[in-house]
Amino acid sequence: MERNQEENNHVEEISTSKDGSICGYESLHHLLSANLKPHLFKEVSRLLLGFNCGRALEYVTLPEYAKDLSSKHDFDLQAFCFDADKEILREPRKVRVGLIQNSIALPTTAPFSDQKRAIFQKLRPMIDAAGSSGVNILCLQEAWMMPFAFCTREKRWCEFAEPVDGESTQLLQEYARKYNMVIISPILERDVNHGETLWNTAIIIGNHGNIIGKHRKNHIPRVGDFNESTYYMEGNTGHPVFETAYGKISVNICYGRHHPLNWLAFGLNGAEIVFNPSATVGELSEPMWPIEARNAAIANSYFVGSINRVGTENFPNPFTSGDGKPQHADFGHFYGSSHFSAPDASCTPCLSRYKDGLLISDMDLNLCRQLKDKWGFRMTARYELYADLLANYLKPDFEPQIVSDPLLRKKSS
Ligand SMILES: NC(=O)NCCC(=O)O
Repeated sequence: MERNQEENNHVEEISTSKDGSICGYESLHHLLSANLKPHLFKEVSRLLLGFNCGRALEYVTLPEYAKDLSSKHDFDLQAFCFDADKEILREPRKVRVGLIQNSIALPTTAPFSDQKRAIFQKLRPMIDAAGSSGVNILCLQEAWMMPFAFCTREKRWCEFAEPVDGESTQLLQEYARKYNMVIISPILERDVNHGETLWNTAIIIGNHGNIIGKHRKNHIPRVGDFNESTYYMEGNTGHPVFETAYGKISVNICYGRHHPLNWLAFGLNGAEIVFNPSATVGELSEPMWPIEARNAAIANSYFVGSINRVGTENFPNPFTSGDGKPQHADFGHFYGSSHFSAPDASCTPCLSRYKDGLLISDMDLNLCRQLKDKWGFRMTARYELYADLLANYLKPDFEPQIVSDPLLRKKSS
C-alpha cells in the first residue's frame, strides 16, 4: 500500500530526528503514558511489560541523595521491584541491581586521555547514585571507557585498551569497596601476557574490590558498521558464571544476544542474572532489542539486565559501510533503552532513548527456581536431541535432515 504525502513527511521527520527522542518523548513508555487514557495505558502496559506475581511491577522510592544527583547531573533515574512467591523453606533472596547507560563526554577529536578522564568524571555521580541507593550489583555498558570507534577500522583507537587491572578497574575497585558493591566493567582489554592482544572483555569486581574474574565476548559482529573483528577475536573464556556475594551472575556481551545457545550456556552453568552490556544503533537492531533479552530470560529462567549506550558518536575521518551508500562520519544513534527482564516474562520499562541513565531493580532470585518448577523448561528441553544434531552438524560430511515430497521430483523431471 502506498503512503500518502502527509505520512511520508511524518516518516521523514521521525527518521531525521536529531535528539534521539521518539517523537519528542524519552521512551516508548513515556509516549504511551502521555497519549493514552489511564485505563488504556494500564492495559497496554500489562501486555507490553507483563505481570510479576500477578500484578504490575511496583516502583521503588530511592533516597533523596540519589534523586538530587540525577537532577544535578541530568541523568534518567528509575527503580522497580520484581517479587517472587513466598516460600516456606527458603528465605527470599533479594538483591538490588543497577545498570548504567551513558554517552561519551568529549568529542572523539579530543586527546584520548582527556576523553577517558571525562567519561570517568561523568560516571562518578551515577555510580554514587547507585551506591547510595544500596545497589548490590552494578553493570556498565560495553566498552564504557571509550567511544565505540570500531566502525572506523582505524587502529589508533587501540590505545584505549587497558589490562584487566588497568585504570578503569582501579577506579571501579574503589567504588566497589566504598559501597560493598559488585561491579561489572566491560572494557577493551589489552592482554599483556599474550602478545598484547586485544579482547572485548567484562571484568567482574567483587564487593571487596577484588577481581573475581573476566569474560571475553564470544560472538564478534560483522554487520553494518560493527567492524569489531578488525580489532579483536572471538573470546576464549567459555560461559563462566561468577558466584558473588549477591548471586550467580554472567555476562553475555552485546552481539552474543542474537545467539540463543550463548544464553543457554550461561543458564546451564547456573546463572541467576545475565547482563548484556551493549553498544548498538537504532537503524540496525532496535526492533530486536526488547525481544531477545526477554526471550532469553523466559527460556532460561534467569533475570537479564540489558544496557545500551546513548548518543551519536562522530569520528574525525569518514568511513563507508560496504552497502553502496555515501561515506559518513557517525555510527548512527545509540538508543539507550536499558531495561531488566525477568524469568516470568515481566520486564521493566526502558530508560531514556537519548539521556544517560541509571536503572535500578530489586529482584528476588527465588523467582528463577520458581519458574523452573512451573514451566519445567529444563526437564522438557531434550538436550540429547540437540547434542546429537550439533555433533553431526559439525562434521564436514553433515547432511541436513530433509524429507522431500517425492512429487516435487516427478514434477521437475
Ligand atoms: N557491539 C556489538 O556487538 N554490536 C553489534 C550490533 C548488535 O548486536 O546490535
